[in-house]
Amino acid sequence: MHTKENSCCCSFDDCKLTTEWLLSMTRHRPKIAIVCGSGLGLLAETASNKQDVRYEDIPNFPVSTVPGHEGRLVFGHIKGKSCVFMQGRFHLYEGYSLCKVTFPVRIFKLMGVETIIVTNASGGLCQDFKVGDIMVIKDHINLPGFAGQHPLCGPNDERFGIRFPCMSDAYSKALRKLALDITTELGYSNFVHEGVYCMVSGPNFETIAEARMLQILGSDSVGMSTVPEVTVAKHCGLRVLGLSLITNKVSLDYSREEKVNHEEVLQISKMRAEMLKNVLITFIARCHQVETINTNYPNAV
Ligand SMILES: O=P(O)(O)O[C@H]1O[C@H](CO)[C@@H](O)[C@H]1O
Ligand SMILES: Nc1nc2[nH]cnc2c(=O)[nH]1
Repeated sequence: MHTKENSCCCSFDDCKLTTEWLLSMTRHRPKIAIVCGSGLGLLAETASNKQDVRYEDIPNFPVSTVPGHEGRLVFGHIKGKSCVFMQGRFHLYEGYSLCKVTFPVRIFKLMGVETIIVTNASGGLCQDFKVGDIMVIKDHINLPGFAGQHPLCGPNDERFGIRFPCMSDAYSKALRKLALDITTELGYSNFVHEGVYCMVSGPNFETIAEARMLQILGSDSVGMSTVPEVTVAKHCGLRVLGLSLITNKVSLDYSREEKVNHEEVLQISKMRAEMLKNVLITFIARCHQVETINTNYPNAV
């Protein structure tokens, strides 16, 4: 966390420098950013006119340290729309501050992105969910935020957004409806749900008592990412869609023998990425048709 004394590690000037560097490296001017969750990097495969930039070459950018997160930006076109994919995201448990974790979101904003699609792998807590299902994120619980681990803690820079952003509509209702309509059109409705995603810091998976608590709190799935990115995106006036792939069922019962592990998460992500990709392609082609109101937008950059 950054405080007044220990000022932000990613200032507006840092963001500007990185943005200008990227704009000088590519002719792409993306309007849509896609954050690829664990094992979901292949969502970028369908893009045409691709250009990759490795995180380690980008000034001020963190680097990916988690298997299943390739560590590059991929610029390209999907159905004629200019997009940027984050093939690999950053997590709190990697040792990055939430300011660093969410740094790319502000870069996208400054580059001219208007809509961000965040994807992730998560564990299903809702008993109706099956492994391989897609959850359109309706809302989230920012559990680390309750304990002061929050990307917007510290001095607020009004050039990004307001001090007290509204989060009750973090996930655009109109974009959620479009995503759900598309899944129905594609014949996927039997394995698509809407639900509440809960972020924990990780890196361990949940104990059974913790999982039961999260379920009682109203969480339908749990993961270790997404919420900081969405919070910062909403703060700076981006439109947000969140798609979560249920890669495992979280144990809520002491008699269950299955033990979750990251390899299984990656395996299921890769198996179901094709389905998620089909949803994404159609969504990208059509999301400009949907108007949304971001309540924090008036003061955004
Ligand atoms: O949220 P993404 O990046 O998809 O990754 C999820 O998968 C990892 C655990 O297997 C954790 O990092 C969890 O957050
Ligand atoms: N915390 C958490 N993160 C996940 N990412 C994928 N599956 C899980 C899970 O069961 N728990």
